[in-house]
Amino acid sequence: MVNRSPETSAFAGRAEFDEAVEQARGAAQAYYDTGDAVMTDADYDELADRIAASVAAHPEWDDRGVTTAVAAGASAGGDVRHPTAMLSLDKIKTPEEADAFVATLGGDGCLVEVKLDGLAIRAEYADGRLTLAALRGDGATGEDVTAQVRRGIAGLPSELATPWSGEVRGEVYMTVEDFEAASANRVAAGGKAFVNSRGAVAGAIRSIDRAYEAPMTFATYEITGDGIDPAGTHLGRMDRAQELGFPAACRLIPEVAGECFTAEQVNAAIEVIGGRRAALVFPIDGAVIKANAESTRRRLGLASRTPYWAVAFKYPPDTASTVLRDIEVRVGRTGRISLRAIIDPVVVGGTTVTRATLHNPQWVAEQGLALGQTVAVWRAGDVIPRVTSPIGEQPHGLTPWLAPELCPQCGEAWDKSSLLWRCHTASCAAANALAYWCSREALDVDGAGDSFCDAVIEAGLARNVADLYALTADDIAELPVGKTTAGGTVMLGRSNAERIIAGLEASKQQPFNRVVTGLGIRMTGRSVGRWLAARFKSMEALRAASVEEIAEIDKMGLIKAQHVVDGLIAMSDVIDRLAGHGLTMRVVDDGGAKPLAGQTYVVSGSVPGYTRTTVSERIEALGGSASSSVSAKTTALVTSETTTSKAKKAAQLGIPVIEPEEFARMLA
Ligand SMILES: NC(=O)c1ccc[n+]([C@@H]2O[C@H](COP(=O)([O-])OP(=O)(O)OC[C@H]3O[C@@H](n4cnc5c(N)ncnc54)[C@H](O)[C@@H]3O)[C@@H](O)[C@H]2O)c1
Ligand SMILES: [Zn+2]
Repeated sequence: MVNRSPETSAFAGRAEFDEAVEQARGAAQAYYDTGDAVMTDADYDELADRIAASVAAHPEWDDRGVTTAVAAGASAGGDVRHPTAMLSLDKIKTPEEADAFVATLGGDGCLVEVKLDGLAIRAEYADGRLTLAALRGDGATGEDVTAQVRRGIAGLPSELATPWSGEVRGEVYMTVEDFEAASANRVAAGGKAFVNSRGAVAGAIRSIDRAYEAPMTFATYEITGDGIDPAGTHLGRMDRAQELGFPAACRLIPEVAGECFTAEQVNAAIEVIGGRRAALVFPIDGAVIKANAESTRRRLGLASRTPYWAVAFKYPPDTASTVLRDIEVRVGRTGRISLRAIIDPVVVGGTTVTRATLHNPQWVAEQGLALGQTVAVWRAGDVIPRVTSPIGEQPHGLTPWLAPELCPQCGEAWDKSSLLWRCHTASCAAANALAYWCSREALDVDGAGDSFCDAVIEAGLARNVADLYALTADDIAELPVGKTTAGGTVMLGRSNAERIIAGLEASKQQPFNRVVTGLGIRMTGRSVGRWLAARFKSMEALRAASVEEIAEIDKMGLIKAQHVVDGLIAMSDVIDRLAGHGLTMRVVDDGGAKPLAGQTYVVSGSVPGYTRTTVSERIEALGGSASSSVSAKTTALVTSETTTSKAKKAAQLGIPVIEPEEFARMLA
């Protein structure tokens, strides 16, 4: 890691310089090729500055393009040659440097735009159809990403409304929403969560046969072609771009969309963008100051790596690197797990930070975070600091951190059905109990997600699951269920409200075992719910059962049985009211045939058309039993695996194995 020094100092010796060049090229390769962070941008910029200072002092030293080429160190650009080079931008950090840049314009007008943090792309259109899209690459040639762009990028359509021919250049990036969706989709497809939005764009736009949807957005900053005056102004060209349907980067923040003529105006615009930065829904890493008139641009000209007519103002870094020392696990008000990183003190976003949040246990595991590892900490505006990624390779000998299997507050196992694990015991939280009741494994109430359950408790509209059934759409339509990035309130809305009320109504048809499961009694889950329903057949009989009678159920035992009895007593009022609302309180025998009577199946993995719960329910409805472990009593194991311990045990015991597809046909 680079040591911070107050001034940019040249390297003393050639060996040290060569090593720095190697380090910078290696970091750039990771940054451009895969979007990985080997160091923070601020550390990279400082290293590059020191390399530049060294070359200035020793012109004979070779920096292998670090200060003179676009993306030096990254893999070869690709096979699309750009008609004119796609350049980088010189960086400035202070108002004085902005003054100096404005002075070079000699009174000509300029614009201050957001510097979007994504990937530079150019796209060619012929008669309104996208014919080619390519990344910046090394500036001269770039990678062909036409097919990936055709999968859909907001603002960069495959087909325009008019038969225009020409070329647009700009940035492809992910909004906060794009990023969260892309990351979740990638995890759902069995991949890793993305670390940051620029890395996500790099990963998504380059992968040729991506198995997950990755929404992306485009904004332009250059356009040439039909009806575009190459000798005109930037603002004039952007007007035309917008008419064609391409959003213009210079208009993303309307307050700064006008032309500036003085250094005061430019610095004021830089401040406006800086102030809005934390609340923007798109990622930026600076502001670009650029000449408006083509005549000014031609007069100032281009250097090999950057134009002279534009510069990038970099805001003070909102990301710093530090060492992760510990991770604290807590349970929030709603029963959700929350992770807090204890880090070595580091200055970020203007304050010293010693604690930061972490996404969730799965993310920590995916990133392989270990105590003692260097991590990036991000802090913007008043947002709580957050650990956003590991930095560099994990030092040798560290063991990745794993979240505890049990809730530290009550000792129960987590409900891991969503990314933010929950503790669903009544003692841990009421909102939790509602969310568990509404979850897919229990009553499966359509539309009633975590944010709804939290909000309904917060608003005092419900204290327990029975209260849900007294709600009307009017009661809940205006519930605040979230915040916009700008701090506004998101309401549930009429159609969502109606969907939830309908979902609650439909849940009255769910079988009795789901009701038992949904009560969320300690140490019970979907299996116990099914066992109790199968054994006692009605809530009346279940409530009358003794601890010993319940304990007789195979695998229940006295401790679980005691929890069941205690739980039913504690919830007796809620249960009575649920019965009053019409929830199913007894096993309804459909009178159908029982072809699986006397048979026991172990299902491992997924059966097409069923969840783990519904497949067990179906087996039982046909008279069979569903078990989780293979024994001599097992009729057959349902799996497509051959190497799992269950498969091996079945082979040893000579128990037949059925393919999931075939089993689905048997159940139908
Ligand atoms: N962390 C690392 O290891 C690492 C490694 C290499 C580079 N970097 C970072 O990358 C930077 C250098 O990258 P670069 O040379 O690709 O330049 P850059 O990305 O900083 O700036 C040039 C780019 O800005 C983009 N841009 C966004 N909005 C724009 C607008 N409104 N108008 C014009 N252009 C706009 C364009 O795509 C253009 O290619 C460094 O400052 C450093 O922070 C980091
Ligand atoms: Zn708990």
